[in-house]
Amino acid sequence: MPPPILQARGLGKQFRGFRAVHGVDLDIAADSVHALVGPNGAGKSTLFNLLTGFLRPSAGRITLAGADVTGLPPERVARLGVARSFQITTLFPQVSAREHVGLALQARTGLGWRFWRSEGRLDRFRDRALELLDDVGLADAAEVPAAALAYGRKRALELAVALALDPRVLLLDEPTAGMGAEDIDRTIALIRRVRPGRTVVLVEHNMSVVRNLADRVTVLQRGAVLVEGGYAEVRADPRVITAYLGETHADR
Ligand SMILES: Nc1ncnc2c1ncn2[C@@H]1O[C@H](COP(=O)(O)OP(=O)(O)OP(=O)(O)O)[C@@H](O)[C@H]1O
Repeated sequence: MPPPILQARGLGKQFRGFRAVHGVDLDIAADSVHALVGPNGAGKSTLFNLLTGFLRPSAGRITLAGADVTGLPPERVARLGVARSFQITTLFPQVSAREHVGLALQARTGLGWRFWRSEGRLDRFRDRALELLDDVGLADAAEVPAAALAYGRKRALELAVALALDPRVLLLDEPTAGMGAEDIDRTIALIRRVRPGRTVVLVEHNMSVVRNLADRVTVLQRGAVLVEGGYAEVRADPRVITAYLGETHADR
């Protein structure tokens, strides 16, 4: 077995004494698709934020390809090849879909995310940006400002931006949320297509997406790992069934 590309040991995060994530050991194998699932409030987003440097852990260690990255700021983690989809649309609401992708392509060249005086520069990335938008089903929305895109199309734009960064490890936070069946299928196909030579970690509520994509599934509950395994194994585990039923009852 090759060493995991991304590894967590004893990872924890407390918010004013509340243990949002605790004692998490995680091994993300290189070139795999690894899903993080669990009921609402299980700690999936917090774990994502820890893995990408957006939150500093209260305990534990994170290594990337064997190197300790614990506590590094997000831009350093990103430069080491870890990219995540994030709510870009809240950052640049008036910037078009094409410019968003162009900016990400530019960021990869080391020019950063500067977008003042950048129109000329962004032209260099025009063709590649349009290709990526076509990949995620946004060919017709290239010039539309991000704020004007419907929710599911914003998620598609986030995916195009993350792909433009061409990361070794791609973390996707609910990539299909708010999408219709056709766009979900397109997103599954796209993730399959981009995965060779890449590791994908996704938080996903849609179990059919998880079944279609994930080599490995980690189920979180109340901030800790409940079960880990292949999809079928995890799905049939009584502890997982109870965890989800518990949530359903609590929702009523
Ligand atoms: N910044 C914060 N301050 C205080 N508590 C927080 C903070 N962020 C998350 N939490 C709490 O930590 C717990 C885990 O939250 P998290 O968002 O990581 O769960 P999740 O599994 O991503 O949930 P969901 O599926 O609903 O997005 C929740 O109880 C949440 O209220």
